[in-house]
Amino acid sequence: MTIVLTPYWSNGQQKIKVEPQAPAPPPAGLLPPAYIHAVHAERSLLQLRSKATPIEKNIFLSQLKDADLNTFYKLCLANMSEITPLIYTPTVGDACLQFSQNFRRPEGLFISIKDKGKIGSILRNWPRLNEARISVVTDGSRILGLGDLGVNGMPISIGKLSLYVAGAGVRPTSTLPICLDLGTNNQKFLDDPLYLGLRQKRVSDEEMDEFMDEFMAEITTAFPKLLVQFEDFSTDHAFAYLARFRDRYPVFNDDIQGTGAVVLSGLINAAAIANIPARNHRILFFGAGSAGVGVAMQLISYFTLNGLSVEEARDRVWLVDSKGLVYDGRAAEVAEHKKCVEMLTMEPDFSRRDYTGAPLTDLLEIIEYVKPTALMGLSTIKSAFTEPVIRAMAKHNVRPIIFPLSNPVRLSECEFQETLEWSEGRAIFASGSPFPETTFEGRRRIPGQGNNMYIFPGLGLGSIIARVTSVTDSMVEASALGLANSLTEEERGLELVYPAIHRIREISGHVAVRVIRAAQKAGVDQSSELRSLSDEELTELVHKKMWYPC
Ligand SMILES: O=C([O-])CC(=O)C(=O)O
Ligand SMILES: [Mg+2]
Repeated sequence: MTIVLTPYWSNGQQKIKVEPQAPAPPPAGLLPPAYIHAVHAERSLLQLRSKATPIEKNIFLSQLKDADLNTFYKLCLANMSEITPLIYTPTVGDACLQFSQNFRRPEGLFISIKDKGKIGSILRNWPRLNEARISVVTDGSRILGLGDLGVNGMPISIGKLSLYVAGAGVRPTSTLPICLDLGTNNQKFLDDPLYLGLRQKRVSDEEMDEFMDEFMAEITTAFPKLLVQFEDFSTDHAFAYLARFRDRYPVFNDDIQGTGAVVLSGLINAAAIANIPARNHRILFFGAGSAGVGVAMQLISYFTLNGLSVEEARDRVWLVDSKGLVYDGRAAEVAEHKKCVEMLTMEPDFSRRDYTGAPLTDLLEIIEYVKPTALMGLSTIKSAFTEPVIRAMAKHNVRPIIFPLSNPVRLSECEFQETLEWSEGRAIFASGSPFPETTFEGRRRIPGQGNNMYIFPGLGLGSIIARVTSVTDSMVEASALGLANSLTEEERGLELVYPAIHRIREISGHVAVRVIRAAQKAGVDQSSELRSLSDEELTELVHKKMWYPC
């Protein structure tokens, strides 16, 4: 049995014993005579499949990762499409909801508001101080579409980092999951005796700003080679902290930028299937939180690079928030998205100037008015794309683009099978969480998964290898274009908008190369020796750097 990274804790102190990467076999007699390590992954797979529910499988895999890291990642690499939904979306949502019941052992750092003033010393308790390269940091305030989960958000950081390893070959010892505990407004958790976080409401914005300033200054000092990925902060904080730190530190926000890039990539490929150039689409966003606004910004930026003026690009986008269509006539109240846009001091604002009537609140009515070619769901409102909504999309378009992107799967705006039925099989579909493929009228139909998991591993890997000082918009855009053009001919033939997940390493490598090139162009790279490499040489180097389980 291979045992690596087994932490032991004594007297409540942060003391960890870390075994070397390729551990020596145990002394003779401790393993049965016919034990063969190479076969053990198959045994583990059978054990995994014997578990009845996704959450039991998630717990089994989490324990396997702890007991036998190499076998865990071997299983992941060999069975990406089966295992990704168990260690990541959608099952990670349940792992978060149940974190305080299911907690078994430490796997990352918890830093609470009570640590303010000494955050640096807590960070330095991480045992692999010199090795950490990528940290996924959440404050648990908006986990997937599940709301404020406080410290129960930790599994999202752990799950994303498992994908960095499985999907991009980042070394397991280079990953650092962090959950910040700034309180929670989830009363159910505050009342739960097992809840593992501070029993207090979330702190004020002012206090949080001070905490975040200290946290970012300390983490980049303690780990000078670290890239920080912000994850699942509530919308206002997601935008505020991206704006506050992006020019000072190597940091990106996965929900704004990762989701923006993955949807841009999907739209480019969907537009090719629909045979309408991407910049000519009319895109309706249902949901104006960090993801909705992030995607809208990413698309506008892309359209402007493709010949449209900012005004023209803005004209392609309609936003719907909780109060309906966002338009100038609603100026009396500040539209939800506007706060986000202002925080990034980003033009344009998406408020429509051309609509002057009464507020439009009904989605069907809005579709009849806008006649969108693409409908994006980022609302976390389950089943918001009803049969009449999908039928209206199918009435106005030969190939309607319908992307219900909310996570986890039970919050999806619509399901794959029903979308095919209501659109007579014409919909081009991608969802945030996975749906199984199906056969519709005798034809194999494979849904896309428009999830940022196609972006962040490659964006992060490229950023780490290039040792960037910041993550620029051009790097994010390069990741989207890299993903978009990674489809094979066969995948295009099957009308896929995203590549098959089992090719994730190849795709992440490709994305990483594009990201490194963009970083070089922007002058934010510090690995200047990579500049003179040809694309082939750089691709080879990126793949050589990838970690593989032994
Ligand atoms: O985690 C995922 O599957 C995608 C994501 O970032 C989110 O929904 O917040
Ligand atoms: Mg997220």
